[in-house]
Amino acid sequence: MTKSTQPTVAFIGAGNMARAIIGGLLDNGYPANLIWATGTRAEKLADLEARGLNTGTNNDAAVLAADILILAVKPQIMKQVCEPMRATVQQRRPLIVSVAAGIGCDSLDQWLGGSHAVVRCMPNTPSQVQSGASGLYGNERVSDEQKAQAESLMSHVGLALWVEREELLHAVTAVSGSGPAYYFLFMEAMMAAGEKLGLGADTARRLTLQTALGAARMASASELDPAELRRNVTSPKGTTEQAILSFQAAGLEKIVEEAMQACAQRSRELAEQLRD
Ligand SMILES: NC(=O)C1=CN([C@@H]2O[C@H](COP(=O)(O)OP(=O)(O)OC[C@H]3O[C@@H](n4cnc5c(N)ncnc54)[C@H](OP(=O)(O)O)[C@@H]3O)[C@@H](O)[C@H]2O)C=CC1
Ligand SMILES: O=C(O)[C@@H]1CCC=N1
Repeated sequence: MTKSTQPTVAFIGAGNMARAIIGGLLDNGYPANLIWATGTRAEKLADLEARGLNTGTNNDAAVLAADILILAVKPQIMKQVCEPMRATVQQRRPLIVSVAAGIGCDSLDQWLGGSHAVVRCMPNTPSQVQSGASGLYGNERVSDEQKAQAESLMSHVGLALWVEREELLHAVTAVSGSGPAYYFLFMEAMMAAGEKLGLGADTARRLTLQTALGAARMASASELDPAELRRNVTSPKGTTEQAILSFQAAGLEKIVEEAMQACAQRSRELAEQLRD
């Protein structure tokens, strides 16, 4: 994308997720002056202002500058944030991109006055280091050009894949939206167990993180399935086998499946509770 064709992007809400995407965009060379970010308190936006972004507490001003409007507030307040922006959104008609869990295109469209091109994006926080994974779904008003715009934007911060049905965003949330937290939890547990086995905290931490990075890089680069890569680590009657048997005896696969089902279910509940 050349500079002249890069869209102005306005983030309504500059919390964890917006900041992760903004950080990834800036580090990838996206011009700061083409990014707007709003929040409820100007002082919380000072660091973004210092990096050259346009910041403020006036959502309407951001909307009026936006080619792409990214809605990045909590699902529970999305309606009360959207409705006051209705007139300016109708006037400017940017491409709407919501990163909120659960809330459907129809609700967003209605809250913003109707007949909008709406993309729902389920990103994740590793966008901060350009290693994000986003699932995208667009309503019937999203043109091919707008699809390309949304995909290009999210590709600046990682992988961006479209899903065919909106319902599938619940599954994307369970896999990649919330997924980083599962890996962080696993890292926490490995670091704690490493310490219990006698390693110093720093050594346990560094070995754990490098192992996670190495395994992810290797699985991404390899033509072999993770199952095959696992078998390659697991010597018969060796050490790994004992760990894997212990995980399996504790029902790891079922634990993971139940956790992800619970995550997807919560996403469906949010969609139901917050509809209109
Ligand atoms: N965190 C994650 O890993 C992921 C989050 N998401 C989605 O991203 C969205 C945001 O989540 P997250 O970033 O974690 O939440 P945060 O609470 O960190 O960020 C939300 C931000 O919204 C701002 N805000 C509140 N009211 C307004 C308003 N009226 N106008 C402008 N900004 C406002 C808040 O600003 P202030 O502090 O000034 O009130 C806050 O910084 C959610 O919908 C979530 O479902 C999606 C994928 C992953
Ligand atoms: O926990 C949440 O609700 C958000 C959505 C996906 C990740 N974090």
